[in-house]
This record gives sequence, C-alpha cells and structure tokens, in this order.
Amino acid sequence: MTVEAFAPAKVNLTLHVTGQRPDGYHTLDSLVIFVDAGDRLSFDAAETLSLTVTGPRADGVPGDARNLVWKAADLLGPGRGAAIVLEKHLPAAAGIGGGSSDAAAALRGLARLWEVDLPEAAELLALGADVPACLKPRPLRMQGVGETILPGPEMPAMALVLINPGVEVSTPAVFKALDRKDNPAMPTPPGWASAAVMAHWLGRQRNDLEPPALAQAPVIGAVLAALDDTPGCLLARMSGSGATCFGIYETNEDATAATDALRRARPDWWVQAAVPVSM
Ligand SMILES: C[C@](O)(CO)[C@H](O)COP(=O)(O)OP(=O)(O)OC[C@H]1O[C@@H](n2ccc(N)nc2=O)[C@H](O)[C@@H]1O
Ligand SMILES: Nc1ncnc2c1ncn2[C@@H]1O[C@H](COP(=O)(O)OP(=O)(O)OP(=O)(O)O)[C@@H](O)[C@H]1O
Repeated sequence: MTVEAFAPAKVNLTLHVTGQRPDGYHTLDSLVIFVDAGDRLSFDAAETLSLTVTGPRADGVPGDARNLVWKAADLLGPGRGAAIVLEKHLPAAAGIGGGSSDAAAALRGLARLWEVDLPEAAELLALGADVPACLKPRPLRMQGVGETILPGPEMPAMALVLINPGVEVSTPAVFKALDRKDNPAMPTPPGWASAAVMAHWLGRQRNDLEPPALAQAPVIGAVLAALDDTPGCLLARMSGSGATCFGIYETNEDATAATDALRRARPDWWVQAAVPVSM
C-alpha cells in the first residue's frame, strides 16, 4: 500500500515578534494559513529507511539524514523502515516552511503507514519551530516559539500570488538582526466578511522580520513593489523570514492575471498563484 501526503506552503499573514527567551528563541504571534501550492510525498513499506528527492525544486535539497523528512521519520519510529519519495515544488529556505511542512507531512503519512500515534506539539519543536503549525494545516494563530497553536478565524474567499526571487535568506541571521525583540502582540483576528476587509486589517499588522530580511536581501523590496503594482492586489507582505512574499487578491482571476504578468516580466522569479487550503 502506498500512502501519499501533501505538504502545503505555509504563509505568515502576520508575524509579530513579541520577545526573546533566555535560550535565544523568539516568542511570536502570527496568523498562519496554508495554500494549495506545495510538495508531494509518498511512503511505501520497506525494511530500511530511504529517501528519494525528485521534482522541479529538488536541486540542493539533501536526500539523507539532513533532510527534515528523514529526521521526522527518526523521531516517529526510530529504526523503522520506509521508502519515501519527496517531490519538491517549493523553493527551499524561503520562509514558506518547505522543510517544516515536508516534516509534518512525513509524520502524517508515516503515522498511517506504521499505524502509530502522532507526537505532541512540544516534541515536534525539535524538528523546527514551524512543524507543530504544519501538522494540521488550516488557518491558525501561532504563539510561543511555535508550540502554541490556536484556531484561526474563518477566512474569506481570497487568492494569493507567491513570489520567491531565488535568494535564500538565513532564518537565524534575520532573527539576530532584529532591532527590537519586544514588539506589540497581534490583536485577536476578528474574522472578516471579504478579502478586502481582511487586507485592511492585516495592513495595520506587521511582519517584524521584514526590515531585517530586506536589509539582507534588498530584492525583497522589488518583489513587494512588483506585487503592489498588479491590478487587484489588496496587500503585499513577506512571509516568515523571507524572501518569499505574497500578494492577496479578491478573486482567482486577479491572482492568475497577476501571475501571468509577473512571470513574463520576471522569468527568473518563482511566481505561483494559490488559494488557502485546510486539511
Ligand atoms: C520565522 C518562522 O518561519 C515563522 O513561522 C519560524 O519561526 C521559523 O521556523 P523554522 O524555520 O522551522 O525555524 P527553526 O529551524 O526551528 O529555527 C531556525 C532558527 O531561527 C531562530 N528562531 C526560530 C524560531 C523562533 N521562534 N525564534 C527564533 O529565534 C533561531 O535562531 C533558530 O535557530
Ligand atoms: N525537506 C526539505 N526541503 C527543503 N529544505 C530542506 C529539507 N530538509 C532539510 N532542508 C534544509 O533546510 C534548509 C531550510 O529550508 P526550509 O525550506 O525548511 O526553509 P525555511 O526558510 O526555514 O522555512 P521557514 O522559515 O518558513 O520555516 C534548506 O537550506 C535545506 O538545506
């Protein structure tokens, strides 16, 4: 029996950095959604663990114990076997949780293959701060350093465009370069009647990692400007620690038209239209 799992991209609609713990990790308050762009994984029964990385974004992604998928398998079933194929579609080190979402999808898939229970959120932090959030992809509010997952509001109909300019941004370096660590938390997301009302609310919130990421990768400014310039773009913002940015649109038509235009203008950028998913 082949088990399959989808690893959707994570988008931080907001990302407020509210403090720093004595161990150096930062406390966050972030509204997170998942979208239908992502990686695909398959799992077959096998004596030993193996991982094959394929797909359009496989280049540079390790196919061994350095991969978060491998680490997830080791955490869930130490010493157990499975033949895993990871089809990469998401850019790596991009702020959209590629590795974390792959790890979470591996946990979901292998838990079915091996008929074992999923670990608790706190245990998953060892794999990455985004892994607890990625375990059950749906709109959520992430707090603590990533271990506290609260249900998010119901999202209005919307479409997104994701752009990655091909520059890898180091997450630790971006956190380190933050000017202030004790920024105000996010108000409770109220739920919204439309994408436009939501975008207006989001516009008054922040991604505190945007300024330090921009200093490290100035091209992020060009990406945000390019999104802002497309017809129907309600809000443009960076996700996670960058460099991927997203634009929010009312309709799929607007997002698809923006994607076509941006791909023509910047064939060197990864440009992807997407809609939110809950799994
Ligand atoms: C920026 C976010 O993507 C927001 O969703 C995440 O907080 C980062 O999640 P991630 O990439 O899974 O992060 P990890 O691999 O656990 O951590 C990478 C590095 O980022 C910094 N880090 C991460 C999460 C956090 N709450 N505080 C931090 O300071 C630490 O220096 C850590 O060594
Ligand atoms: N399954 C995987 N997919 C991509 N990269 C992986 C994976 N496993 C390990 N890595 C390594 O982890 C690094 C970070 O990649 P990842 O896609 O997790 O990005 P990220 O920017 O940390 O995501 P985010 O900040 O949103 O959590 C890469 O440089 C890569 O070498």
